[in-house]
Amino acid sequence: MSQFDYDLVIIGAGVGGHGAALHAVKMGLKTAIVEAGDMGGTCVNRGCIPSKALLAASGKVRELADTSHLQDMGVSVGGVTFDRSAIASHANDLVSKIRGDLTNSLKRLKVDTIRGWGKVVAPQKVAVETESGEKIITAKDIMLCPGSVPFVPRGVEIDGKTVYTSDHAVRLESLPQWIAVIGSGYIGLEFADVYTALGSEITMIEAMDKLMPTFDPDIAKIAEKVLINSRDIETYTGVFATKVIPGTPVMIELTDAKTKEVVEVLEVDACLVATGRIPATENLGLENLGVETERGFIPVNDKMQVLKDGQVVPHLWAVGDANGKMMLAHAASGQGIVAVENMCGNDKTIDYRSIPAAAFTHPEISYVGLSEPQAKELGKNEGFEVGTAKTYFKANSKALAEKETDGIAKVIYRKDTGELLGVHIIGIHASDLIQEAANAIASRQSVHELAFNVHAHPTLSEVLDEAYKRAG
Ligand SMILES: Cc1cc2nc3c(=O)[nH]c(=O)nc-3n(C[C@H](O)[C@H](O)[C@H](O)COP(=O)(O)OP(=O)(O)OC[C@H]3O[C@@H](n4cnc5c(N)ncnc54)[C@H](O)[C@@H]3O)c2cc1C
Ligand SMILES: NC(=O)c1ccc[n+]([C@@H]2O[C@H](COP(=O)([O-])OP(=O)(O)OC[C@H]3O[C@@H](n4cnc5c(N)ncnc54)[C@H](O)[C@@H]3O)[C@@H](O)[C@H]2O)c1
Repeated sequence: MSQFDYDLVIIGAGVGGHGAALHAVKMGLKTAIVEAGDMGGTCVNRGCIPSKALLAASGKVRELADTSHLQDMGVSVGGVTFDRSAIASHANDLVSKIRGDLTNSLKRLKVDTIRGWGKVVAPQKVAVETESGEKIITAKDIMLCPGSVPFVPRGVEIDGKTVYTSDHAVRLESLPQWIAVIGSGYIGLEFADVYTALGSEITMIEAMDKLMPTFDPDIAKIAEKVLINSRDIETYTGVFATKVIPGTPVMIELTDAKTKEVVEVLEVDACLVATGRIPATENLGLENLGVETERGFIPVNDKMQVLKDGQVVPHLWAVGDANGKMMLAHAASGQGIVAVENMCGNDKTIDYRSIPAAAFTHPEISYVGLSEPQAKELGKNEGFEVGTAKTYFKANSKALAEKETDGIAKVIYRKDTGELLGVHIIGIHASDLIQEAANAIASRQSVHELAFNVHAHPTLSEVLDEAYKRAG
């Protein structure tokens, strides 16, 4: 008999906690998961899933409304209409289905689900505030997966109707004519794609000098042309939204990022605040173990062990958005698996370099590994030169057949060894195309070897094949 109630207790049933629970069961661990809100967390209820349903439906509208594109292929349609509330139902129904599937998968695997707020009260001890009172659970290991919530800058007032975050936007409860989107990151870009497809005009406000500041510069340049300039989107860069007041109209005060002077006041119908996310690490009981967060994030090493003053806190792990390493769903579940492996005595670390990311715009953007500036910085420190090769969707037979020729693939590699360091794609199906590059980076392959892999013809994957051959 174990001295503990469980081998593992997980706090938070988002994708991080869920991925960890499935792997823990596979490894033979008696597991419980604690959830205070919706099973499935952000990704399933307010993130990846509903946003991708909205992008899928609005993407169809965009495609069918582009009559000249269809006519170029000899196809004509008799006009396209859509029903906003039916599109919203499509997203809600998908959320319910996937939340149900996730909940059932835990039941099937005999993971105990405990509903309520979980807190670490002592080493290897968790207290859960349940509807029927406090429940104390002991476990050999505790994994913290509390996730994140939208960051709302000071001066921005959310009413959930005219000024809102992605938590409200995924429900598509209205479709105002003129929407300001604050932030040109993933959420800003994806929602601008949905809104413009459904006929809204957008004003995009970005604090940095350039739009999409985190993307590789070549990709950001094309994305700006294809996803922003060719659509009903006006942009402001280098300005902060310093005050946003809900109402009819919504008032937005813009302040120059350098001079700190108010430069303009906008009046719009609605405002989506997409200015990043912050960790949900308050009231988790971290102070009971002396763990200090860093800007709210839980410090961890690459085995996902929680750190206190740089030292490992025994039997305490943290995965997902709350550790701030890579705020993506698959990174969260990947980290969960790594943590479980380590608690079972297997020495595993996470390889962030090979984890891909994608924005599901039309066309899509994806990347894995380093951007060109990051690769050059690494090359400067480690003494190697960086090579790049680019190929164009307009030279790809499949893209030409589809008449979807906007986009490039860019490959970044070490000139001395040929090691693939990063791949960036903008173009049709970029989110699927990136996986072969992610696998290549995971095994640190060289463009010289990759150039010999045979790709099916005619496929979009030849965009990468061609890039490897140019580099190799
Ligand atoms: C609009 C949007 C679109 C996105 N699209 C994508 C995408 O396409 N692809 C992608 O990879 N990522 C996407 N993301 C990011 C993705 O949703 C997150 O990276 C992912 O959800 C993180 O998972 P997590 O398990 O760390 O946390 P979460 O999913 O946030 O789950 C944490 C869970 O813990 C619970 N919890 C917190 N504290 C406690 C406590 N003390 N006790 C009990 N329960 C607690 C919460 O209720 C929550 O259910 C998107 C995010 C947003 C907002
Ligand atoms: N497809 C996906 O994988 C996907 C989709 C959506 C969200 N996500 C995840 O969700 C997280 C949050 O996304 P996000 O788009 O909110 O954040 P983000 O960090 O990607 O982008 C936020 C942008 O807002 C700007 N900004 C911040 N404050 C501002 C202000 N006051 N005025 C003007 N601009 C301001 C920032 O400079 C930045 O460019 C990301 O970490 C992302 O990984 C992923």
